[in-house]
Order: sequence, then structure tokens, then C-alpha cells
Amino acid sequence: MTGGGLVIDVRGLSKRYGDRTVVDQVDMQVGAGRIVGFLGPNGSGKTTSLRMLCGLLTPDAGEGQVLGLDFRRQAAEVKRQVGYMTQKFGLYEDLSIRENLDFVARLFSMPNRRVAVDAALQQLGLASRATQLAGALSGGWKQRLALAACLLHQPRLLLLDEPTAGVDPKARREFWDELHRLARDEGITVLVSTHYMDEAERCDELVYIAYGKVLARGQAQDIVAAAGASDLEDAFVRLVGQAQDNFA
Ligand SMILES: Nc1ncnc2c1ncn2[C@@H]1O[C@H](COP(=O)(O)OP(=O)(O)OP(=O)(O)O)[C@@H](O)[C@H]1O
Repeated sequence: MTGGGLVIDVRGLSKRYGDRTVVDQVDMQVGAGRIVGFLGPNGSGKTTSLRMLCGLLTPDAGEGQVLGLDFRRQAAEVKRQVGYMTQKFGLYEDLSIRENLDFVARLFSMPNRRVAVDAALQQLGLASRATQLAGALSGGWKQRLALAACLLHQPRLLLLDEPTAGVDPKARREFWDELHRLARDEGITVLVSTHYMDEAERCDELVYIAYGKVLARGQAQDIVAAAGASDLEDAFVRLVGQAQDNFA
């Protein structure tokens, strides 16, 4: 890993589409075993940033390391080593839970596919539903399957893009309990985007962006105090209000 146990250590991350800069000089540092929440209004650049960090999208600028690899020059290797969960979960609805996991194991050319799939089914409590079609599952179970799929190749870093959008509160809570277990017991590092304030409160640290720029970072209570706000939501409303005046 890079100095100071940083699993992500990237500076100046930028992306333009045409003449619009949608990610503008974003610095991202995430320590090993930390859960960092990535927050910001719709269209602020979270997905674009996550896709660049996991090697799926080529940045226009930015230097640094992800999992100790040069995230630009070794993008293919980063992609193999990171667990990335897209907003829409990326499951095959007409395949069963087991078939979805087996498909992912093939994509990663994993040896001992059957053992790995069985272990993932057990770990995420999916074994009794292994033959159910993914398309027939509730939002909470789909999300659990998506997490199992992105953990299958045993990544040390998870990049999760709004993994709990549209999922009921009980399933969201269980999902977050699982994230904390993964960080605590297995030392897995998590960068997760969310719009839910209760989830933001459960992160070790937060990074808040709007208009592609980082407006605040740190622990929730420090962000609230620095903004002179009553709570996190209030702090973000204030930060975006100031940003609108400056950047919009
Ligand atoms: N391929 C593309 N071509 C042009 N513009 C794009 C492309 N992908 C994203 N954008 C624009 O970049 C901006 C940032 O989008 P992005 O999806 O990263 O935001 P986000 O913070 O993830 O939003 P949300 O919270 O709604 O998921 C948006 O204005 C979006 O329309």
C-alpha cells in the first residue's frame, strides 16, 4: 500500500465532457479499512469519479495510486482488484442467484469457481435462495446478490455507487451492518456514494462534492461544526448554496 496505509491516494482527478468539466481537481485519500461516504447533489460527479478510480473511465488529469497501483497506467490491474457496484446493480435478471455469481466468477477467470460461489452464497445468506431468478428478488435481496458478486474475487477495496437507492430501511440497515463487518473483520476499505443522511452518519469520514469540486471532507461532526449548521443535511444545503453563488 502507499505511504500512511492509504488504499486510495489520488490528486487532481478531473474529467471533461465537451467544454464541461464534470470532475474538477478532486483529491481523494482513503485509509485502509475505512468507510468513506461520497456525497453530493445529483449530477455532481460522484459516478464519474468512482468510474475513474476503478479504471473504467480514463481521466483527463489526476495522479496517484489505488491499491498501491498507478491508477492511470495500471488501470486494467486496478479494475481487476477493485469491487465495483454500479447504481443499477448490473445483474442478469433471467439468471438465478447462483448463475449470476458463477458468471462473475468466469469473468474474473477464477480458479475453484464452485467453491468461491458456494462461499459467497453462505457469507451473504443467499444459499437457500440460490436457484431463484435474480429478476424475481426484492430490492434488498438484489442488492445483497450484487454485493456478493462484487466481493467474489476477494477485492481489498469496494467502490459502491448508491448501493442502497430504492431499498427499504431494514435492508439498508442490514447492508450497512455487513459493510461495517467487512471493514472491521476483513480490513476491506469502502468508498460509497449515497444520498441518505443516516448512512452518511455511519461513515468514518465523508467527502462532499458539488459541481465536480470537493466542498467539504472529514468527520460528520466536524463538517457540521465548520458549516455552522444544525445537522449534516443542513450543512450540505449551506455548502451547496455557497457553491451555487461561486460556480453555477
Ligand atoms: N458520458 C457522458 N457524456 C456527457 N456528460 C456526462 C456523461 N456522463 C456523465 N455526464 C455528466 O456529468 C455530470 C456528472 O455526472 P455523474 O453521473 O458523475 O453525477 P453523480 O454525482 O453520480 O449524480 P447522481 O447522484 O445523480 O448519480 C452530469 O452533469 C452528467 O450529466
